[in-house]
Amino acid sequence: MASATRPIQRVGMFGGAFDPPHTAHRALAQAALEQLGLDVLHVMPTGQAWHKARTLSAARHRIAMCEAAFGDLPRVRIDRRETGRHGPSYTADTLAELRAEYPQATLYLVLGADQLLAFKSWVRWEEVLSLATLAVANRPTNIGAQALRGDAPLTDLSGVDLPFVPLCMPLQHISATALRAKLATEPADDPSLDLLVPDAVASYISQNHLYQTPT
Ligand SMILES: Nc1ncnc2c1ncn2[C@@H]1O[C@H](COP(=O)(O)OP(=O)(O)OP(=O)(O)O)[C@@H](O)[C@H]1O
Ligand SMILES: O=C(O)c1ccc[n+]([C@@H]2O[C@H](COP(=O)([O-])O)[C@@H](O)[C@H]2O)c1
Repeated sequence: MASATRPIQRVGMFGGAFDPPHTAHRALAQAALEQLGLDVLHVMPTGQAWHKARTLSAARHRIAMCEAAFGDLPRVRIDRRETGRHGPSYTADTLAELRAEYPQATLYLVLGADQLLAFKSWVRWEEVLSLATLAVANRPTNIGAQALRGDAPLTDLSGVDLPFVPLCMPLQHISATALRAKLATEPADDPSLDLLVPDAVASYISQNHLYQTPT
């Protein structure tokens, strides 16, 4: 007798530049899968990040590094749609597509605290809120180049007047910006990077000679 397949009820989207993906991204994906009870998590490398000043590394590298960073996690799909879309990547567009694909599911948008603080600068943020529940992990206040210092407190989310569900994970003193700066002076297989970048991502960076100049 054929067994009945449970319908997909809980769908997550986790977007990012992932330039490169690091261990905090992986911890956040795992926290979302477990704590939200997701049936599927779409990991979504950004196509054109209108809100970032720098040009991102080629999409093919960021997709390959996402496969390396998240590919072994159950129920994760590396979703290329934003990298194949013309023009800027707007989360509102992507969530509208996911809503059409999963008309009955609850959608969750997974993000870190820095992006929650910036949320009202997003294009059509009210539409984003109507499409998905925000699921937010805390992040230390020293993001960007300072992130590896490891002595910063939690981001204060007490004044945020947006609905969100918190995700619990240990504070992760990591940013891709700080990693790129480190990789410009140290090889990707340097032991000091062990806890910061998944091994398979470090190998990919080495083999493809990425991040050898500061960006
Ligand atoms: N250390 C961290 N703790 C919690 N969330 C994080 C952390 N690093 C990144 N995130 C979240 O992951 C998502 C994707 O982040 P992104 O790819 O921009 O990484 P980043 O480290 O912030 O990169 P960059 O330094 O290049 O801006 C965002 O929602 C961001 O808030
Ligand atoms: O849609 C927007 O206007 C928008 C503005 C800022 C960020 N985002 C999305 O938020 C996710 C995390 O952004 P970032 O900058 O931390 O990589 C990623 O999927 C971005 O496309 C989306």
